[in-house]
Amino acid sequence: MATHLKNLSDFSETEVPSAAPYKFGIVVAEWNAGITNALYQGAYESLLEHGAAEQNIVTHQVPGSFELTSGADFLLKTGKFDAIICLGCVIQGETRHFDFICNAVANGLTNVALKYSKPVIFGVLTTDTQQQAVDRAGGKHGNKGIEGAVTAIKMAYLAETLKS
Ligand SMILES: Nc1c(NC[C@H](O)[C@H](O)[C@H](O)CO)[nH]c(=O)[nH]c1=O
Ligand SMILES: CC(=O)[C@@H](O)COP(=O)(O)O
Repeated sequence: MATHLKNLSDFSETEVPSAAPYKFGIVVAEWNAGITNALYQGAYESLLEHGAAEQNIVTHQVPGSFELTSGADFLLKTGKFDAIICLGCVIQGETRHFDFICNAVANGLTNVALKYSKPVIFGVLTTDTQQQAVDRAGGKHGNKGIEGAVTAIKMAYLAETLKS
């Protein structure tokens, strides 16, 4: 369903497991910081609301969305995390740079997730305009940071149930 037809933050609370057992890494891109900070607040607060302990949420910033892949890899290499949430905002400019970043990040995060067999959540807005990003970072279409946190919890729970 297209985002404009669905609030990103709509989900059934009864279907979200407790986040209490898990340790989360959050990697946040500094580019478009007004947007990414709003995504981060949504993700952080949602993890706490679902039972995560503050000491089990570790946050690091990277310069841009392209570096989210390296940030996720650095955190997972420690072996200390059950899921990584990557937050960024890529807004179309005048050139094809947008396309290269978006494709690199999507493919890079997928590869890191498979490399470590750990959930790596793609919480990256890829928009044509600033307004579209605002609408998805706590605006009329919800907050993709909340979506990322809920996804991380669900995937950490799935991984745990399949491991045992
Ligand atoms: N234009 C945006 C960027 N560009 C920077 C890249 O992500 C990267 O940091 C640079 O190419 C050096 O490797 N990053 C965003 O997150 N959002 C943008 O709109
Ligand atoms: C997505 C980008 O890197 C972009 O904001 C850079 O702008 P431009 O394509 O005009 O150089």
